[in-house]
Amino acid sequence: MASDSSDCFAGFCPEFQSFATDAIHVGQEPEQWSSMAVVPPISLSTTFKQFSPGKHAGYEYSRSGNPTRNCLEKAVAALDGAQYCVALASGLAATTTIVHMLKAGDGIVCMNDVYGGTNRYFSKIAAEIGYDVSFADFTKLDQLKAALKPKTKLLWIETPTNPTMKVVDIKSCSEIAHEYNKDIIVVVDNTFMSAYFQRPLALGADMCMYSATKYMNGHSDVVMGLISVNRPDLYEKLKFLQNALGAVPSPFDCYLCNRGLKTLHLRMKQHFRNAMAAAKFLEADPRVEKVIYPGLPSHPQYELVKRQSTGCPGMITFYIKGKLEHATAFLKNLKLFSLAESLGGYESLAEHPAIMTHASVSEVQRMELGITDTLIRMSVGLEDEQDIIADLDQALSAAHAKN
Ligand SMILES: Cc1ncc(COP(=O)(O)O)c(C=O)c1O
Ligand SMILES: N[C@@H](CC[Se]C[C@H](N)C(=O)O)C(=O)O
Repeated sequence: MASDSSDCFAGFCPEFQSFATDAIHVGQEPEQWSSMAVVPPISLSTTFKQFSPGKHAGYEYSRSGNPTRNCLEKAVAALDGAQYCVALASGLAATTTIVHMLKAGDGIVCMNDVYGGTNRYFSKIAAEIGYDVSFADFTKLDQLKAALKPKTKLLWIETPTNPTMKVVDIKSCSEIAHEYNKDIIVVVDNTFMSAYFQRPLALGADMCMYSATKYMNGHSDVVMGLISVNRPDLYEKLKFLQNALGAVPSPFDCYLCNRGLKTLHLRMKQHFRNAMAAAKFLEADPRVEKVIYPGLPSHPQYELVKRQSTGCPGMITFYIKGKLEHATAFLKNLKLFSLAESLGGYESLAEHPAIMTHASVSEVQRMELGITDTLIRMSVGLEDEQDIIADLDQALSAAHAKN
């Protein structure tokens, strides 16, 4: 029988006003098309006819601007409470586009626990080409203060973090950075929360970015990145780089992501309910060492997450009792959950961060962060709650069968 997860929203910030209406209507106006199409068409043309040289109807070349991409960017901007959005070819393309705003020698301070590919880009590429990259634990504001330097130009926050689900105080970090130097660009990777649960720009950040590959698209069939901003100067730079670097998404992917946004609010609510039920089940289970889920009162930043978010996503991390063989047996025995990288789709996924998504993080750093052999990360999907819990239960039994 389904547990009562109806109160999981109690104590969180209220839902953003008109979120669903904006997701469904902003940027989608039928009047923008001569056909009056209610659903934005997939505009595949790479080029657009001009009235006279340099005079055109708003589009010239599809890398520079595309009608389907434009619909998506407008909708995302509205959902982030932003003026502007740019869509890129992947989350990492969004990251590299942002870093191209800096000059060689500029400083980047990054939260120490971030997605493995972000860590890999900052430590193995950005640092190699001349940026001064450092990592700090932003859950300890003193560590953030100590990490700032006169050359710091970019602060990279991810919250909740991938995979250990640490929650960073966006408002305090933005204030500290901007008081130190108002020119520091504060970026929040909002991939885990999605626009439905968190608005970093309203909390003082300068940029809100996503791997839209995850919840924003929500159907595990698009790789994409998004960046929302309010400052016109930042938008102009990003728009320039979107065209000049050229890491743009295809019109078909823009169409799919735009469609995914229409149900973001419904999906996120159900992800929260299902994850809460799964987290409570795991926390009460003697075969589990520890559960890290920001929606549980046991999470170290539970009060903070309620203060800065409207809810929690389907991401749960837990330590299984035992050793690597127990974690492996659990993952191999899951039936409803697929053993796979990625997250945020309608289907439940589970993975082993140390071997899979965070293999590119050095072993020393992994140990410091708690990314051990028994750490398991789950993206709880939208299946029926009792089936999700039954699958976890049988996989835990299989993992501990010999003991
Ligand atoms: C939190 C987070 N940020 C950024 C990325 C990079 O996104 P993408 O795979 O779309 O390049 C990922 C996953 O890949 C992620 O989990
Ligand atoms: N093998 C990939 C890792 C992809 Se991880 C995808 C996603 N961000 C997640 O956390 O699951 C690589 O880039 O090396």
